[in-house]
Amino acid sequence: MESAPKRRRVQRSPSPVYKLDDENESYEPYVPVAQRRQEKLVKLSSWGVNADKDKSKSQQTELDEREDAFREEELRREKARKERTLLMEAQEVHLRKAAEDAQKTEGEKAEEEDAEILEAIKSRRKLASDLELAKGIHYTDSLKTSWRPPKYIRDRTPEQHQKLREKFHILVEGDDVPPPIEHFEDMKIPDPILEYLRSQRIISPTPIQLQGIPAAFSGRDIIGIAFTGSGKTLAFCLPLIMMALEEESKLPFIRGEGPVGIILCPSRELANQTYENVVTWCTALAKSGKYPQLNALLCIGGISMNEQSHVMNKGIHIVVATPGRLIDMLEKKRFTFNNCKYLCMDEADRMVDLGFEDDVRNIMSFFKRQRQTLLFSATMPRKIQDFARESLIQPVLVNVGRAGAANLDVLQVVEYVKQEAKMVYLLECLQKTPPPVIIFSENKNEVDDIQEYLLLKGVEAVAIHGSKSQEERQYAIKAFKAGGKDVMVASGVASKGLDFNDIQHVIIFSMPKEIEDYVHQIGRTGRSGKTGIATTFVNMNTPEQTLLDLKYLLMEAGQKVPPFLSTIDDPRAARGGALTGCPVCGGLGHGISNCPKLEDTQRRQMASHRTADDGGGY
Ligand SMILES: Nc1ncnc2c1ncn2[C@@H]1O[C@H](COP(=O)(O)OP(=O)(O)OP(=O)(O)O)[C@@H](O)[C@H]1O
Repeated sequence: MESAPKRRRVQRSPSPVYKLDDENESYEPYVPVAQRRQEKLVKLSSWGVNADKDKSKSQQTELDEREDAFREEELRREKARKERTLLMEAQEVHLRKAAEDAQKTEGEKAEEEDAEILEAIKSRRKLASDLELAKGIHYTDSLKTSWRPPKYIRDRTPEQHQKLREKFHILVEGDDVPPPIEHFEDMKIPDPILEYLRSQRIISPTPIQLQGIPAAFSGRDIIGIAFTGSGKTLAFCLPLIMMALEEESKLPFIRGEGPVGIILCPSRELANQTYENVVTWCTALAKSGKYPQLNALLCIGGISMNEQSHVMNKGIHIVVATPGRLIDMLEKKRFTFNNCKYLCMDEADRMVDLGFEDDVRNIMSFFKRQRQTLLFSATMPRKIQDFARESLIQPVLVNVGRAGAANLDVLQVVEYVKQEAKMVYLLECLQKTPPPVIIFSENKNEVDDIQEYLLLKGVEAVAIHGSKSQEERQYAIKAFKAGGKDVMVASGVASKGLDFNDIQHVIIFSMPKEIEDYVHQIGRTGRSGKTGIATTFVNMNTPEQTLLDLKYLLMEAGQKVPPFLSTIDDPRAARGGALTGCPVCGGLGHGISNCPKLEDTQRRQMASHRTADDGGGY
């Protein structure tokens, strides 16, 4: 607090004007009373204001302090209240969940657990190029094309379209799904191709074609699922041929230009077969004289690209490839994707399974513009569907039958054959039908052993598996396709998706662990509307889970279930709930928690991590 100023005594003198000396230093001039009073008042009042100010300041500080203390107390109480509510809430949630769980069936609980595992193993990265992801490029509209369905089809109501889909058991998902078209002629396919198809007894589109082709012609991204041998190849090749034809007609391609689109396959054999189809259809077009020649390039490992220099020296319209060789060619800039706008993956689920996911991303990063992306397969577990759907633009899902279901034109016979009796029984089995017959085994050594045994017994047999050279594989396929050999012994991987003429009988010597492989293997017969037989050997070495998958698959296809399979109990059956396919492999006999494919994948991943940790690798 400020101290009050000391009062000075005022000395008065009679005379107002004298010369000042030392004695008179304390002299103060006379100030009239009124003026003094006035000054005093002013002083007093100013002292008073300061005093008040000091007082109010101290009061304010006191108030502030009290308010702070109050606020602190409030905050403390609020925090305590919140903590209590959170705790109570957690307890309530826990109690509620326990009550709900008590009401849930075992099946529902298992379903929830499966969903949790599925979420945990979901691929975290979209199937898009790193460049697109890094730049945040996200297309919202599908690719525009000039193709339109004929007016009379456009004039149909959505109910009429739906009725047609129902007639052919086609399920679709997606916005504004283009209409299904029942006749090739209405799809505006060039006449020379139609004539060629007719010459091959391909008269009307199969279900996947009658919905898939209009959707692809409209520029839509597609997930196409249909059983083995149902004509998926034509469904994804024809749209690319039409696209290339349009581009070539606008401005002919010269050396260094193209491709317009690519078809990716998981194996060289499948790529080769698809390439041959594309070349045949393009040749039919050019031979008519009404359309230009479209050039296709086969880009697979194990062959010399120099052999195709005649194609490389022209513009390339279509590339059919396996991922490794394609990346190599792109990195070496043998061609670019600057004008590429169509990417189709055949056996798309296998591509991802076989560990091509990063390769596919790498390939996508070479695209410089928006593309139309199509994924096709006979088996497409939910995990892959979800993963793919995230990466496509306004996709249309076309599904003919359950994804992973067996082809109904195949008569499936499952026999219990002891391990040591298999070879002898095989000979007996071969008598069931005339050739050609395919025998599958999961093991390369076994493939060789079977071929050797058959050759010894005088059966004309060829063999293919991953350890054979490309020439050996190509020779075997050619000889078998041409009818020069009666039997082909094959490992699963080397023969997936291959389309051989009129296979009468498929014998599965060793049952694959994954039911999807079984579906693909029996699917080598019963193609394009013909019927065929598949005989499968099982015994005590076959895992029970696989047998259960097999049992449900037979039941789903309305096939005879042998007694040794029907007696296998499904632990989930007692829990109730619908039996949906395992989201990882599509098997009906197990959930995700005991999926053999997931176990295999995890084991492979762990092994590769270990190799990486060891500093190893290739
Ligand atoms: N509309 C059709 N009518 C009759 N046959 C057809 C039709 N479309 C294709 N095909 C024939 O059906 C056979 C199987 O076709 P494709 O190889 O395309 O089957 P897929 O569905 O790809 O089978 P997978 O899943 O086993 O690879 C081929 O020989 C093909 O020529």
